[in-house]
Parts: sequence; structure tokens; C-alpha cells
Amino acid sequence: MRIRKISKRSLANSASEPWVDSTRRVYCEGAYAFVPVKEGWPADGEIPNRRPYDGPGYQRMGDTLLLHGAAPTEEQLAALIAWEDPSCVLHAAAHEGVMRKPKTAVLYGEPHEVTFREAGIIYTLDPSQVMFSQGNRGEKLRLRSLIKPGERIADMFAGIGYFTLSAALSGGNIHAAEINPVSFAYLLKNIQANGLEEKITPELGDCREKLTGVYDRILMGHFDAPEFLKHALEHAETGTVLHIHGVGDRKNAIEGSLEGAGYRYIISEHKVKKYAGRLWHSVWDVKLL
Ligand SMILES: C[S@+](CC[C@H](N)C(=O)[O-])C[C@H]1O[C@@H](n2cnc3c(N)ncnc32)[C@H](O)[C@@H]1O
Repeated sequence: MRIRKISKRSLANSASEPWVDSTRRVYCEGAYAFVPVKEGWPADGEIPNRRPYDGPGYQRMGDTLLLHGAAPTEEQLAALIAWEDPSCVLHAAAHEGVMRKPKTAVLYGEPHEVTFREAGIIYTLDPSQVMFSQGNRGEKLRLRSLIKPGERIADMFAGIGYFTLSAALSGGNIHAAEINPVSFAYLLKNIQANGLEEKITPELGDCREKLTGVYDRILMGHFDAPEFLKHALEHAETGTVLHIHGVGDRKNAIEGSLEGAGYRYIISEHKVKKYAGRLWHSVWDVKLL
């Protein structure tokens, strides 16, 4: 492959240059980037075509890579490092407890805070300490399409702001509760970085104690959400929409909690992402009538 060798720092500025062959991947090593060059344009030299990475899937957050599922072999890890040139690689075998803290092993480098963008939103977090699911991207976008400006919205499990920030960008006024002080500190940082201070009221603590009044929409982005439904219903009224997350088939549990609450309702199921084996992470939208 014909390349030009440039400093990694000037990579972002070179993206729109006419000589860049954007159909091929840039190769990075140390402080340098080897940028593929289009036919007919001068090049600095040749490097062998790289074999495309075909190892386990991973999530990139800033300069850190996060793997889920089975731990990679040494060969797979070496191939991944050569392919992505990260400064840190983490393996999250599981997420533990009600706070869904990642149980991470450091496979390469030192864990640290990262900042990155997803769908126009800036996030800062330390992936070794708090979770961030890129698999929820579609759900964040779907939420954005549903929300109307001025809606009163509660996010019962705000985390570092996955759904809160998306909902606020659509014009909702969000009351966001988060029980984990580490996630909460990142939530505050992310609200500020995205200039959404006027749209979001963050609160550190248990959502069962922090919600007040009634909301037009209640976000329940936790796998135990069906068990929290009776608390959410204390802050709902006719017309309220609840987004209740869960793993596997939780429709019966949700309908069980709705029974006796005094509402008719419409319920619809949306798949968010594959969870494990045949299990799906889904969200049930419930509109109270
Ligand atoms: C953001 S994670 C859920 C992740 C996301 N739904 C997903 O599937 O990837 C759930 C968050 O809820 C928080 N949480 C758990 N119980 C809570 C409670 N009773 N009140 C407020 N926050 C809570 C956890 O600390 C965690 O940050």
C-alpha cells in the first residue's frame, strides 16, 4: 500500500486532503500515522497491506479498547493492539451489583479517563470504573426521535448520562437520579461538557427517594427495571410513557405490576441488543391511558 508518513497529531487535519485514499485504513505506529495515498498522487513509500483484523469484537472509547465475553488469547490481543494502536485494553468479564460496575482486567497499558463523541454527544468516563454501552446507541437515537421539547422526564438510572443527555438534546427537561457517586461525578461533567445544565437536574441518590411529582416520560435503563415499576407508577399519570428495560422476557412481570394500578395501557417491545446466547436486552414502552 502506498502511504505518506505524517505525525499522528496532524491526522485529523489531513482527513479532507485530496490525496488521502479514504477507502483504506490508516496505520499508526508510535507518534506516526501512515496514510494511504490515492493513485496519481506522490507518496513517501510503501508498506505491506495489513491483514484485516478478524479477532473478537471490541468497543473503542477514546484511546481505550474494551472487550466483553471470553478473554482474548495472547495472539488475538497482539493483533488487536497492532490494528488499533490503543493506549489501554480492558476486558470486562461482567458487570456487578445494582450499580452495574464493570469487573475489568487490564490487558494492556494503564486504565484512565477517556473523552469521546457518540452521535454528537461528548462523553467522559473511566471505562475501568463505570459502564458505557455502545450497544445502546440505537435506543438512544430512538428516544431522541420520540421526545418533544418541554416534556417532563425522569431518568431513574442515569449512570454517566447515556439516556439523560440524549433526552435533553431533544428538548426534554430531565430529572436524573444516579446512586453511584463515581458515575454521578461523570454525569455532572458530561452535562457541563454538552452545555445541557439548563435542561437537566441531576441528583445523587436512590431514584425511589429522589423522584418528585409526575412526569410525561420515565426512563428505566436498568435490567432490574421491572422490579422498580411500582415506584415509577407513583410518579405517573394518564399519558405518561415508561421505557422499561430488561433482559429476556419481562412482559409478564411488567403487566403484573401494571395490574391494579388503575390504568389501561398500550405496551410495545423493542429489541436493544443481543445480551448472551439467545437472550436479548429489550425495552418495553408502556403508555398509560
Ligand atoms: C446505567 S446502568 C444501566 C446501563 C444500561 N441500561 C445498559 O443496559 O447498558 C444503571 C445505573 O443505574 C444506577 N442505579 C442502580 N440502582 C439505582 C437506584 N436505586 N437509584 C438510582 N440509580 C441507580 C447504577 O449505579 C448504574 O449507574
